[in-house]
Amino acid sequence: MSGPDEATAERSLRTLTLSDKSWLYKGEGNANVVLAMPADGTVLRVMKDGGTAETLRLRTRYYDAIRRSFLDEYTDVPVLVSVHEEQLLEVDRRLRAQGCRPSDRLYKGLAFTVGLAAVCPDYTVLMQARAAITPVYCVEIKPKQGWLHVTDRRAQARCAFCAHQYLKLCRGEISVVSRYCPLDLFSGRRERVRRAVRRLLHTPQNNLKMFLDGVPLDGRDGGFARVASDAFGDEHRFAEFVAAVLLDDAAAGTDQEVHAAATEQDPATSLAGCDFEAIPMPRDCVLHKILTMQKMQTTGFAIVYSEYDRSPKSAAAQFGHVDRLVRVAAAGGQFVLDPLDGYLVAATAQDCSLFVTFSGTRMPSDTVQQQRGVVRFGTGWYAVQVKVSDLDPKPLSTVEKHRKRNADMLLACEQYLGR
Ligand SMILES: O=P(O)(O)O[C@@H]1[C@@H](OP(=O)(O)O)[C@H](OP(=O)(O)O)[C@H](O)[C@H](OP(=O)(O)O)[C@H]1OP(=O)(O)O
Ligand SMILES: Nc1ncnc2c1ncn2[C@@H]1O[C@H](COP(=O)(O)OP(=O)(O)OP(=O)(O)O)[C@@H](O)[C@H]1O
Repeated sequence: MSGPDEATAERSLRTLTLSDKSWLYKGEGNANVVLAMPADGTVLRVMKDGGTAETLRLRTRYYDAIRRSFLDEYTDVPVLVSVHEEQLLEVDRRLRAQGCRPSDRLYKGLAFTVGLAAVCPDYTVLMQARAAITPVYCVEIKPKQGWLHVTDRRAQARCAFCAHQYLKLCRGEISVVSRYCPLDLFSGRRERVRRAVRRLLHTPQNNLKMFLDGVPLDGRDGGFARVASDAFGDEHRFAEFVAAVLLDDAAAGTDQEVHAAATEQDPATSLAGCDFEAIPMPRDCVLHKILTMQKMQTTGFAIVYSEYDRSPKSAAAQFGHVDRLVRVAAAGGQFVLDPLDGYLVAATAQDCSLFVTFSGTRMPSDTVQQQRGVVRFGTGWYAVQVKVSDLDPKPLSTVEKHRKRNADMLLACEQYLGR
């Protein structure tokens, strides 16, 4: 619902004139195309076909509630700007002419008639750019679902991501199964987090991207292990560094740990399925915050689906959870959502991206050393930034989509694994 305050705010929106700026294609997903505006250190997130002004207003309210309730300084609420239709039409035309968009995404164009877009900081560069004394590397991870509700575990030995790999294989969407498992990334165990990062480097699919000084690198041919070596000497050190940052682990990077990481063997994937064991993570680390949001799902899928079955499915009901979340978030404190709302909030956290951006920096003075954002690793000092993006609300219809996807995943697992 857009109220009078929103309408007033929208009349006073800043108008962004893209023809005055130098912009570059940064990337895209299913719902948005993202342009970098390097001179401002920001990106412009433009909706694709199907997006409406109401979608963007909803997203902004939701984003704000998610930030307050779960992610704090790990994310920034995008700022709406007005962009003239002809300018977006011109961007669409130039992107197609440049041939930079992936061919399998071209069937959707920009929603140019909406005349609105969202500006956010460019997370692939350091916001405190003066700290950088070496090139700035960024690794973007789409971690996916890091746990499974205990009642859903009975149905399968694999987590949602690993089971989904077999469905993607069946459908020809991937040619090899990734050895990455989100349960490793969210396990709280440093060696499993390192392993998850290394496996992502080798089979990135759409779960890992890398950037150098804000420019996307190409990992289609052989993954990003070579880039990781360029950034950190070797991929093991790189994985140890990223794991330490994700776990907010100040004790990492000692000679002993770096040596342990460098000599560690990658065990074969277990045929028995995923490793569901996990230990608690530090409360302030980004992985703990994302997992807390994923755990807003408080029941197994069968209960979520039966609630869905009984609920109204009108257009107005699709995003009803957004304003309900906004209300509880405004009240502050801890809260539990009903099974459907909790599931939809969790679905957002299962589809977000996290960015670890870093560069070498000078040894800080004593006072600066206390600040977050500068870490010691091995013999070097690094300026580091961790951010989370793509926190859009999911419509109620996601439940039906997931019911179908889960059933197809089980069939695909049976076909490939015989169970
Ligand atoms: O269902 P999943 O797990 O495949 O996730 C979808 C993502 O696929 P992935 O498996 O990560 O390649 C999918 O990503 P891609 O388009 O494959 O890059 C979208 O993020 C989709 O969200 P939405 O429909 O645009 O809101 C995601 O759908 P939702 O589950 O978030 O609705
Ligand atoms: N704030 C940001 N800073 C830098 N790059 C960004 C930012 N936001 C998005 N990107 C880049 O643009 C890509 C697409 O953005 P985004 O994930 O928001 O699209 P989407 O259509 O919502 O994706 P999905 O298919 O997961 O729903 C990201 O993978 C990332 O590489």
